Order: sequence, then C-alpha cells, then structure tokens
Amino acid sequence: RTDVDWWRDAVFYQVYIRSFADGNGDGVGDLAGIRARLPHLSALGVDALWITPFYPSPMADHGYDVADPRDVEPVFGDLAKFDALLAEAHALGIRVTVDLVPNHSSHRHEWFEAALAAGPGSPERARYLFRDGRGPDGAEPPNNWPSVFGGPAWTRVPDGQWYLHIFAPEQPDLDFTDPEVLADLETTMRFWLDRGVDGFRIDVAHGMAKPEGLPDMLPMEDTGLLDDHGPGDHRFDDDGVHDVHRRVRRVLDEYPGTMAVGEVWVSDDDRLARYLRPDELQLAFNFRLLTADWDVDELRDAVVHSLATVAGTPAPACWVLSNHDRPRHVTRYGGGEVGTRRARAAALLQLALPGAAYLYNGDELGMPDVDLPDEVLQDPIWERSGHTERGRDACRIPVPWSGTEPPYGFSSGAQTWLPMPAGWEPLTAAAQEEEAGSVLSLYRTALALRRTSPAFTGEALRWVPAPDGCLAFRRPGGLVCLVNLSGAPVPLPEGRVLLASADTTGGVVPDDAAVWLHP
Ligand SMILES: O=C(CO[C@H]1O[C@H](CO)[C@@H](O)[C@H](O)[C@H]1O)[C@@H](O)[C@H](O)[C@H](O)CO
Repeated sequence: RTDVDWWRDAVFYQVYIRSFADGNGDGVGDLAGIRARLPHLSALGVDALWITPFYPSPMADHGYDVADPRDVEPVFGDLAKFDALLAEAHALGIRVTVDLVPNHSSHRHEWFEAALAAGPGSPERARYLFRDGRGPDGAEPPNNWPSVFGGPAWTRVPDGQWYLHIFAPEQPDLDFTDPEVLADLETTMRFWLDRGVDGFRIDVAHGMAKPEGLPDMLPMEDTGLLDDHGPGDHRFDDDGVHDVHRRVRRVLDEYPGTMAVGEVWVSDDDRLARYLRPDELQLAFNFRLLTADWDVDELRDAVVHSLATVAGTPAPACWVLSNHDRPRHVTRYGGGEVGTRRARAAALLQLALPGAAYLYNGDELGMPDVDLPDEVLQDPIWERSGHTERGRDACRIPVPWSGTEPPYGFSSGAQTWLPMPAGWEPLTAAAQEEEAGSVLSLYRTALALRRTSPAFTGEALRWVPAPDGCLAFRRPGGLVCLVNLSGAPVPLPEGRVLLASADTTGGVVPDDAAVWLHP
C-alpha cells in the first residue's frame, strides 16, 4: 500500500471517546486517555483510529450535537492534547481520522442561537430548515416526518415557526442549499486536515439534502436494512446529497493520502454505490454485516450485497460488526459463551474479507452489551421514545483495562459515566494479555497475519464449495476462510491452518468456529 491509498485494506479502530479511557479521573473518557492507551492499539496492530465527536457540545446526544466543530470540549481535553495524541499516534504509525457531523448542529451552536434571535425570513434562519406550520394558525408541523429518535421531526419556536430536526430537538438540521453552510463544512475540514488528521468519518452521510418542498413521507417500508425505510423516506438519500460529497472530495484531494468514510444507511446497492463514485467518498460502511444475525444465509447475503455494491465503483468494501449505535455482535449472536465463540469466528470472517475493516472498541476483548437499569439510561432515544426504547447505552459501557472490579482501570475515579458490571476481570485487556487463547490474542494474531501474509492480497473473492451451513471463500493470494454455522463439526478443508477461532485438532472445524487456511 502507498501513502495515498492506505485505507483500501486498512483496519480502523473506532474509539467511542466517552468510553475508551479516562485520563483525568472524572469517569468520562478523553483525549489523554486515548494517548495513554496507544501502546494497546499499537500492539493490537490497527492501522488507523476513528475518534467519535470530542467537540464542544451540551451532550444532548453525547457529542453528536456539535456547538463548535473547530474546538475541543473541555471534558475531553483541548487542542493541545489533541495535537499531542495525533503526533504520538503518527509516531507509532497509526493514522487518525475524526468524526464530521454535517447534517445538523447543536441548538447551542452560535448559528442556531442567532437564528432564533433573528426571526422569520432572516439569513440566519436560512442556514436551518425553519418553516411555517400547517393548519389553523400554523399549529401543525409543516409535514409528517418523524424524528429517528421518536416523536415528530419538528419543534415550534416562540414566534410560531417550526424547525426541522431529524434527530433530537437539540440537533437542528442545517440547510445545505445555503452556500454558507457548505463553505463552513469546508472550513471545518481544513481546520482538522491542516492539523494533520488523515481523514473523516462522515455522520449521517445520507442526510444533508432534503427534497424541494419537504413533501410528506410515504409509509415506511421494511427494506431489510434497519435504518433505511425505503424511497418514501424523504428524510434521507436525496439526490442533492451528492453535491456535498463531491465538495468534500475536492477538499480531500488537496490533501493527498486523506480519505472519508460515509455512514450511509441505504439498502439499495445501486443507490449506495453512488456515494462511492470516483469524485465522491473513498469508503462507505457496508452495514449489512452490522445488522446480520448469526445465520449462514444472512451473513452470505451481507457479503454478496456488499461486494455487489462496490463492484462498479473504485471503492473496496468496508466491513463492520459493531459500533456505538447497535447491539454488540457478541450479544447479537446470543451472548455468554456461545456469543463469544461466534464472535471469535465472526472476527476471522470480517478480517478475511477483501477491503477495509472497522473494529469497535472492545471487539478485541469480546465485550458484550450490558443490560442497564432504567435510572442510569442517558441516550436521548430513551426519553424521546417515552421509555419504550432503551436506546444505545448498553453497547457503550466503558472498556475494562485491568483489575478485578469496576472501574477496571478505565478511570482512576470511582464513578464512571455508565456503570461497569462486576465479574469482568476475565474480560480485561490485562487478563487477556496473559492468555494465549484469549479473544485479544486472536485479534492480534489475525491482524499480524493480515498485514504480513501474501495470502491476503487481491480485492476479489471467490466462493468455494463447503458443507451445508458453512461459508467458505478464497482470496486471490490463496487464503481460504471457512466459517461453520451448521450446528455440528465439519471436516477441516485441505491446506495449512494459518489461524482458527477454536481448536481444530482431530481434523475438524467445530460448530460456531472459523478457520484460515493457505494451501
Ligand atoms: O441514523 C443513524 C445515524 O447515526 C449517527 O447520527 C446520529 C445523530 O448524529 C447519532 O446519534 C449516532 O450516534 C451517529 O452514529 C443511526 O445510527 C441511528 O442513530 C441509530 O441507529 C438509532 O436508531
């Protein structure tokens, strides 16, 4: 790989900053904490980090409500701490990408406060989507769009107008038909690129453009992809969004070796492929693997669709099993021993596939979700859904580093922003460090092989014959990966075993296990 297209088969590591490592004992993760744990990331063998938002924010959506996209929220540190982290990561050969949240700002952003003060028809309001309501006295929302977090996507302000927020009311959507909005996004990109970041993860990359006239949505369809409700969902995937991504790409092209990955919840392969055209994004998450259960057909489908999506584009596929918005795959696969066994196999599947791969902090430790009591839930979805949906806190528990009890070295303080359960000593990085058969050891070996072995070369994939209930494919470099979901052991295929997620002595691949072979 060159310094220009390093990202094509890179292993990225998502750092959910609140939950990764706390450097000052206040129970919330921060930039100094990440810096202190760089040796762990270097030993793990990741190529790049994605750090979730650490910008000034009233934290209505834990940072995805950005009040100033060109500074650091004090609870996470400051610009000097960011620069120090960046320099040290680069010294270790680890690139750093940061989150870009263009679709909306915080309601505490100076722009939104100016919009409220300036009133209807003002240029300040033109940066957002303010509209008059429907019905008598405009007392009804301008259209029927729901918020992703529950409730209507509109909130009324004292002078009677309504403003749009696809997510929480504290996250007013920006209007990208206003040239100032696009120009400000470019200024934010240059601010971080000039500091030396290697790229961006673009939040809600299928948002940012709304159809003319903001027509009512048609009934939601089940597209098979969780957050995509089909062509009738006018909130997302409007054609105008591609003008924004072309602008993003033009800026990135001025900084050779930088890249952007889009969070694009679009189920239609052809429509998703449009985000990956030569003058748009380098990567887009293939979310089907993130939403698939431990089922041979669902997993095969996820791989087939994802490869079909990128086939006609210059982009490689981009695989992710877990992130800060979805139940962790250990839990999705059943939890406990079974969930961990399957998660070990899924790790070998993800890391054998051609293209880039994203790990979510804690994947390398086999972290599960934690069922939290109501009183500690903090995700806006819990409130906005009227306590009918528990939100995403369960997959955001702080990472256990060492020790035998909470906070397991995550913080020197007693209280963590989300509680950590008892009994997690075996899950800690320190405990797994010592254990040859641990999930951590498996990830380290897998990433080392992926980086050094010629078996992983080539971006093509060919399915090879396998027993029923199994997935098996071959890479041009010679790697063969078999994943057994059949419910019973199957014969070990021909070839030299490079790595297995479970014991294959006796010439069998156990159920819920995967193996890498090189003839
Ligand atoms: O649509 C999104 C966008 O998520 C991005 O945007 C959201 C708003 O910025 C933010 O809350 C998420 O953390 C960020 O990843 C979903 O992930 C959705 O929030 C989630 O699945 C709830 O059902």
